[in-house]
Amino acid sequence: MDQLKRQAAARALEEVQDGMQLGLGTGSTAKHFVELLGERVRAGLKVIGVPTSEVTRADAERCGVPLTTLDEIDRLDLTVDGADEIDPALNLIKGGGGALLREKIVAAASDRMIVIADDTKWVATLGRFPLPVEVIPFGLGATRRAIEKAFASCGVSGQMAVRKAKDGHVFVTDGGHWIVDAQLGRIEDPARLAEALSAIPGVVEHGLFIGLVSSAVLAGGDGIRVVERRKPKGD
Ligand SMILES: O=C[C@H](O)[C@H](O)[C@H](O)COP(=O)(O)O
Repeated sequence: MDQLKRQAAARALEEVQDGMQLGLGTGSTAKHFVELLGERVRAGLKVIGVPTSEVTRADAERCGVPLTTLDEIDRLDLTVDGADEIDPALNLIKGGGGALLREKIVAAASDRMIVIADDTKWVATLGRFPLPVEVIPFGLGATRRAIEKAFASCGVSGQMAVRKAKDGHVFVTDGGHWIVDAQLGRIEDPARLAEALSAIPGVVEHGLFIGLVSSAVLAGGDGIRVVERRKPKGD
């Protein structure tokens, strides 16, 4: 599986050109991309990256990839990131690693986003992977009830749990927030659900990435498949 992730990362690296400003994703697949990018940088490629998490920042620094922030620059040419699920419209569930907020800010600031994955991430309908919803700890009870209502209004329901870290304590995101994971099974209308969740005051962000991806690079036993989004981003 790790080999497939690296193959997808290597294919995405072919899209990187000298002088590009890049969004650097988070997770085990994106980590391969950062490592391979580092090899190219050490061989003379000139790029600059914006990391989507503190973990990716550390990886990029270790690999020698020069970094900047979205305060220093306005736009990114390309973001390369992994995903937990990808549907045929190239909508995603992300946030299994807890980096969804910075990932979405970076993706939204990018002219193009390539999602890289092994082909087990490809699904007909999003929702089997628990949907991460990043929340403010204050008033969590009220926020949870509002989330349940939003789910009901979109015809979905399922158990919710505050994410725990490996040490058993509540998982805290890079932004200092908590994550509620919702086991929804099937999300028939992810765009509608995304809108409903975004309207809740205690929700900082959610893991549904709608209309942000330009193309998906999927690595499987039969090789690499590149799926382009039908309409270019922004149209
Ligand atoms: O928060 C984490 C990110 O959204 C990851 O991109 C996602 O969880 C996929 O990670 P991996 O490549 O490790 O499966």
